[in-house]
Amino acid sequence: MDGIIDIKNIVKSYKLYDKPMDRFKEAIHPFKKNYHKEFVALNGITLSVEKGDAIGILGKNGSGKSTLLKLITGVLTPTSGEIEINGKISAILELGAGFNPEYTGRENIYLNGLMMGYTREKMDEKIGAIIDFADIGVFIDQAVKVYSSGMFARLAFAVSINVEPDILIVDEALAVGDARFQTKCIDKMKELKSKGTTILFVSHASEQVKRFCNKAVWIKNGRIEAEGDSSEVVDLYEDYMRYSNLENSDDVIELKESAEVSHDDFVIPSNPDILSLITKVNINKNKFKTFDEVEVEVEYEVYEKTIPGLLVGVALYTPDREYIFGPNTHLEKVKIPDIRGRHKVKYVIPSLPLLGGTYQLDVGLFNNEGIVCLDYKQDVVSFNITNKYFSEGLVYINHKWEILN
Ligand SMILES: Nc1ncnc2c1ncn2[C@@H]1O[C@H](COP(=O)(O)OP(=O)(O)OP(=O)(O)O)[C@@H](O)[C@H]1O
Repeated sequence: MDGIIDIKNIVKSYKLYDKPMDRFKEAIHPFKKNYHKEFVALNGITLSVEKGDAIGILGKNGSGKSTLLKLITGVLTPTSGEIEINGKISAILELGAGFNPEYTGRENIYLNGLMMGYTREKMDEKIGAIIDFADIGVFIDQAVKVYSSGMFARLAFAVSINVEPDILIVDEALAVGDARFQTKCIDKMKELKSKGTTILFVSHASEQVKRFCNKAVWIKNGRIEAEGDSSEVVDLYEDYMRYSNLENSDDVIELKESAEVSHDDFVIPSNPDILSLITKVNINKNKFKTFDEVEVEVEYEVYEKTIPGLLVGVALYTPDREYIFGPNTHLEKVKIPDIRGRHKVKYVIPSLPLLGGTYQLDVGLFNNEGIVCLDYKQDVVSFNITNKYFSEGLVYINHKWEILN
């Protein structure tokens, strides 16, 4: 183990009691009868954090993010597994945690400093900067029990980031601040990052994670679902969230690499209204990077002697059915085979300009310049794009910058 934080296979389970009395009954039972159910909040997390990393922790409500951070800070102990920390931690876990409600803001600053191992003299040196940063005016000498959540956040941030921690842990605290305070905190966090402080950062604003963190970990149902470059993990996570919102369930649309609707033999359908069918669609892979080559093979069958003006169209959509691009062979004056038999055409995007996300392709067979639809397959294949963070938006548009002054 050589990271600043090394976590090996930790499991954290909570005991759930139906009634408060059950906890007591269990404690005093002479034969140690169980009155609880186990709930596994974290189930085998292994993670190594290097010094200087800024790691975003992503996950739905209840996925286990706070539990993980509390284990790292030592507020909780794991049910099993090992955690090794090689540095001084400063954490903003829950607003108000670590503050004594009866003490004033100023007294709490000293209290926190002492808990971090600083002497009173050292805190005398730091307190001016902390009070300036918190910027809560006369409230600094009021008991913190009268603070608003915004004031708590200001004080907690001010203390945590001004005590030179090796590891700074921020659990959603930024969300309560206004834009100006958030900017100030991010600036300060950037400064700490540039000095080598390791930062663990939970935020529901995944764009914040993308921009601020170099790495990210996505926790799903107590396990690591994805980890790595922050931008790539955020793309995967956002896609998942988009789908789970769309479907209102935990089902994620499966990425489809190929769709086959064919039979081995060429058989003319008994229904004379069927003139032509799409029988197979294949995409070369289903995970891409921006500017990769995409190849889609479309196999189709023609049951008429000939279908004049037959065309194939391929349409690209976002998961919420935003239409991005839909070329067809007729518009591009490509003559495709239109006589009875089985045929195959290939659609190639030499350099895919989309930035990140999951996309779907529809394939259609038409005639009469696209007016009559002979067969249409919606969402016939899907693919996913993830990248290191290099731009924002949906597509990469060629551009340049010029300095004019
Ligand atoms: N003390 C506890 N006793 C029992 N269950 C708990 C306890 N603390 C947390 N849990 C459960 O463990 C799971 C993980 O909780 P945790 O707070 O770590 O999630 P989270 O990802 O931080 O969620 P959020 O985004 O809502 O803060 C949840 O289902 C929660 O109900």
